[in-house]
Amino acid sequence: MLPVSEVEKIILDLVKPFAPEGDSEILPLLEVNNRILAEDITSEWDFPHWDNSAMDGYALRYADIADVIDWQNLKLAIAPYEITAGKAITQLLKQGECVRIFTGGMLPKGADTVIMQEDTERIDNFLQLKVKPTQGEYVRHRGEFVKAGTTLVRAGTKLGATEIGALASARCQQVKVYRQPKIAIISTGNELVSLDRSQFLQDGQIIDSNLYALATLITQAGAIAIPFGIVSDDQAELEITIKKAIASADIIISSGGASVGDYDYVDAILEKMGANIHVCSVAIKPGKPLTVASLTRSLNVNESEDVILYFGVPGNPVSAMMSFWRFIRGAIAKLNGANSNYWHPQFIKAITTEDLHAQGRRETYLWGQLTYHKGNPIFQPIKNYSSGNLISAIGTNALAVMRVNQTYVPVGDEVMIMIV
Ligand SMILES: Nc1nc2c(c(=O)[nH]1)N[C@H]1C(S)=C(S)[C@@H](COP(=O)(O)OP(=O)(O)OC[C@H]3O[C@@H](n4cnc5c(N)ncnc54)[C@H](O)[C@@H]3O)O[C@H]1N2
Ligand code: MOO
Ligand SMILES: [Mg+2]
Repeated sequence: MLPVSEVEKIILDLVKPFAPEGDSEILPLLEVNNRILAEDITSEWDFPHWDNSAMDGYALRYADIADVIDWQNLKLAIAPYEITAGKAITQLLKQGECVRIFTGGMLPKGADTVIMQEDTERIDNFLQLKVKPTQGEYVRHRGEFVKAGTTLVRAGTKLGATEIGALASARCQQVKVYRQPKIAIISTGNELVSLDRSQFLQDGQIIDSNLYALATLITQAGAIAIPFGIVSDDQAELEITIKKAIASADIIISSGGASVGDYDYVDAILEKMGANIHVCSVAIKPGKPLTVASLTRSLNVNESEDVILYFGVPGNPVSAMMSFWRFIRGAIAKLNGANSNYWHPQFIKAITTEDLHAQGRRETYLWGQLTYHKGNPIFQPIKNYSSGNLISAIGTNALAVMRVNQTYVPVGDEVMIMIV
């Protein structure tokens, strides 16, 4: 049993990220949500494009008021034009003058400061100030957000609403993103049947729920899940299915058959197939029987070889999800070209609402819900843990982490939480 941190490192070291050339595609902006950018995007323009107002108010020349002691009684002449957003401005703001301006309006030459209208009083065509502005106030200066020629979004960034909006503002119609990794799912076990209702559920049979849970996690991780069906506990059948999966997938996940039972064949088959087995079990609860192996796929064209990562996760449904949350999600992120911010789970500290217990032999993850009370993170664990009980994990959004040898955390104490 290897420690969790060591297994995470072994896995990440095995992952060779996609190449920006070859493993990428160019897609229109509305199709890149959740994808990883495969190129640096450089801004062609200064942002903002020109000095503009951040408020509805009046643009003025700070020099006109800078040294005026009796500024409250100063009357600035309001220019006979106004500046709405979108209007190109050629006028020069004259000395002693101010101009009506609206949020987003271009600052005229000569103006350097904006006062918001609530801080002014307009008397006919003159403006009196109720508050003395500071120089440059409420002006968004040209190039203040980003200068032309600098990087706007870096390769390796996961694209979401902010990034896609920013790319749109820079007039990017399409961008190069990494292709989505293809993840094969194999469900092993004589007891498994599909969702198909055409057959009666016989005694001893259970539905292959891992396929659905894993496929959902894979999709959430930005990859494509490819189901390779249910394989009975038969060595030859498993070998054939793994060979098929190698031909089309970047990563293979099988569930079940990862432990030490007489019909737990995964390790044996992988060895027979010449795989390198890097991990057989992890000091984690749930999720102890985890096989991590690498297989090779020959590329005949140039005789180079692709390495396919194989994860044999436990059959117990919560254990299978645990392996994904703790190890596989990060591996997919690295493979997919995402920067290292995405390779590890996110942890925060929270106060537990119940006593937490663990045996202390393995790093133990207790599932439950993270909420906030008056802005403080609170962790509410479930009552009884069984890695076979997926129902108990409904609503889970976080897991409390009990380190090896940590057996008790009392209610009200702080505990490390992994967000899922
Ligand atoms: N003597 C030992 N026995 C076990 C050990 C051990 O160290 N020594 N480890 C236990 C732990 S921990 C786990 S976790 C399980 C993992 O077992 P396997 O990976 O070999 O999985 P199976 O035996 O095939 O199945 C376990 C359990 O999960 C159900 N299952 C399997 N596949 C699915 C699926 N696709 N959808 C839903 N449920 C599934 C299966 O019916 C079993 O109930 O081993 C312990 N044993
Ligand atoms: O590790 Mo198993 O996953 O405890 O149930
Ligand atoms: Mg077993």
